[in-house]
Amino acid sequence: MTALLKISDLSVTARLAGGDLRLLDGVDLEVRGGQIVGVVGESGSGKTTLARCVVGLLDRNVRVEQGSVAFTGEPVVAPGVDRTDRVRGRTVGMVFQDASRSLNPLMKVRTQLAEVLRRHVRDISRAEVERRSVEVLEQMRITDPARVLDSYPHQLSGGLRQRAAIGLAVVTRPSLVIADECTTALDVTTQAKVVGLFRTLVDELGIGLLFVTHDLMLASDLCDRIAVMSGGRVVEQGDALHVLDQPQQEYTRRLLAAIPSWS
Ligand SMILES: Nc1ncnc2c1ncn2[C@@H]1O[C@H](COP(=O)(O)OP(=O)(O)OP(=O)(O)O)[C@@H](O)[C@H]1O
Repeated sequence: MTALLKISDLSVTARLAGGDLRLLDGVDLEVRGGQIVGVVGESGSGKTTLARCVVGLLDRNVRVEQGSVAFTGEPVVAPGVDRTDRVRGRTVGMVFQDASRSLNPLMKVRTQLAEVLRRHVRDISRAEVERRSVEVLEQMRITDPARVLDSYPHQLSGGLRQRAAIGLAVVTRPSLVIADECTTALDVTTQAKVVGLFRTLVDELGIGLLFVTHDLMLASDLCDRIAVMSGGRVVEQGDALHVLDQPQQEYTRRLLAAIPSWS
C-alpha cells in the first residue's frame, strides 16, 4: 500500500546573515491511512519545521536542499519544487497549537466552514454546505452545533474553539491531518478529549495523522508510531510501544527519564 505521506531524505536549510543553518537533516518518515504517527522531541529539534515543510509553509529564508515529500506517491516538495497548493486544505488538513491561527477571529464558524467547503468542493449547494458543517461539528462531539456555527471564535471556550479548528481542518475530508502542538494550550481534561477525538477520527474515517508534540506521555497515549527528533534529525522511530519500552538511543532514554511518572 502506498503511504499517504512519504518524507524521504529531507534536508532543509535556513539562510542567515552569518551563513546557512541546517534545520532538517536527512529526515525519513511515513504516515499510512488509519495510522497516527507522533513526532516528538525537545524544543528546537525541528518538529514544526518538518510539519510546515510538508505543507509548503516554510519561512521565506528557508529552503529545501535535498530529498522529497510525496502524498500518495505524488511528489509535492523537492529542491526548487513546491506543489503543496494542490494538496493543502483538500488532501491535507492542518491544525495548529493555537486555534486562533486556524480560525479567523472576525468570522463566525459557519462562514469559515462554508468558505473552506466552497473553495474545495466544486458546485456544492447551500444546503449541502449547511449539512456538512453540522455533520463535522457533530463528529467533533459538539452537542450544540447550531450555537457554535453562529458564534465567533472568541465566544467559544478554548476546548470548543480547538474542536471547531479541527472541524475546519477535516470538513473537506482530507486523507491526512497534520496537527502541530494542537493540544498544548489546553487544560489536561480538554486535552484528553481532543486526543480521544483524534483517535476516533482516525479509526472511523481511516485518515492518517501526523501528530507533532513535545509531550512524550501524550504521544505514548495516542500514537501508533513515534519518531524522535533531535537537532533536525530523526534519531529513532518505530512502533510507539517499542520506542517507549525499549528505546535504542540515549537521547530517547533521556527524554523518557525526564518524565516524572515514567517508570
Ligand atoms: N526561519 C528560520 N530561520 C532561522 N532559524 C529557524 C527558522 N525557523 C526555525 N529555525 C530554527 O530551527 C530550529 C528548529 O525549530 P522548530 O520550530 O522546527 O523546532 P521545534 O522542535 O518545533 O521547537 P518548538 O517545540 O519550540 O516549536 C530552532 O533552533 C529554530 O530557532
